[in-house]
Amino acid sequence: MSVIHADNVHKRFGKVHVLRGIAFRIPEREGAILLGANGCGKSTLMRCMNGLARPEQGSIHVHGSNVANCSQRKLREVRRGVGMVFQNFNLVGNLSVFQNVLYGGLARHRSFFAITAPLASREERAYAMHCLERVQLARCADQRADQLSGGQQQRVAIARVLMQRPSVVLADEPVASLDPKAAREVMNLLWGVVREEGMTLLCTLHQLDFAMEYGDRVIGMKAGHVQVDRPMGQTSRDELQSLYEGNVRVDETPSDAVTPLRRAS
Ligand SMILES: Nc1ncnc2c1ncn2[C@@H]1O[C@H](COP(=O)(O)OP(=O)(O)OP(=O)(O)O)[C@@H](O)[C@H]1O
Repeated sequence: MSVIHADNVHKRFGKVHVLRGIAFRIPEREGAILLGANGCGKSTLMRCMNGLARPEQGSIHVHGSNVANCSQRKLREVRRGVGMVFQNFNLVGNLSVFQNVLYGGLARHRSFFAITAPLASREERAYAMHCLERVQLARCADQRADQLSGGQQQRVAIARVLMQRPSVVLADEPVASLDPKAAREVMNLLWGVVREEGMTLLCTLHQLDFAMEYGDRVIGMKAGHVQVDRPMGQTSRDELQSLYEGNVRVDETPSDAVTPLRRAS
């Protein structure tokens, strides 16, 4: 069953036609990598998938709900099941690591107080500590989040996703601002958590080595089109490298300049 299904998605910003008929499916529990050069439309696609931007045309079904045109109420419900990991971690820097993890439970509660450290239930607090132990940062629970290294902050962000208990995770360049050692630690942790919890993952990356090592599937974008969509084992480094060559940016490439998708069976 496809947990994520995008079909003929178009998005424009003014005269720039950013998403040009994007279509793909990601089955349950698959870890897919979204590749493509700067300016090809990856972040816009991720934003459309989380309902932060709305496409003018097409559909994006997440667990059967079309986030491209559903109500705000429905969108909130869908988002409860979608965890986000960002390049810049998106932690609240002046709050404790523990509080940041507790915030992951926000979607499950109507009241903000229910996930505020002094007021949260014993169960929520215990589960937040369990999530921190899972990313090996329980010892940092009381530290301010902005006192941690970048790699540690991303591990806190993964603990926050665990706290949320989503079935889908969207990770937008989760290791882009990390050094190679921290990047590998975060990749191992993210993939480990996703596999163990049976989550479905779509992760944008710029590192081909990581993509080929970790991904089950690759979705490769070029100038607003899906150009490659196949199991990682059926692609080659040359094919992935070609995503970064020639007309890649949507703001420099007419809509008809790139031939979309050589689709795998
Ligand atoms: N809110 C916006 N308003 C206007 N133009 C936008 C907006 N968001 C994105 N764009 C434009 O859409 C194009 C694609 O941007 P996007 O961020 O989706 O690319 P990307 O593939 O994620 O690039 P990068 O890897 O550099 O993050 C760019 O030309 C960008 O300027």
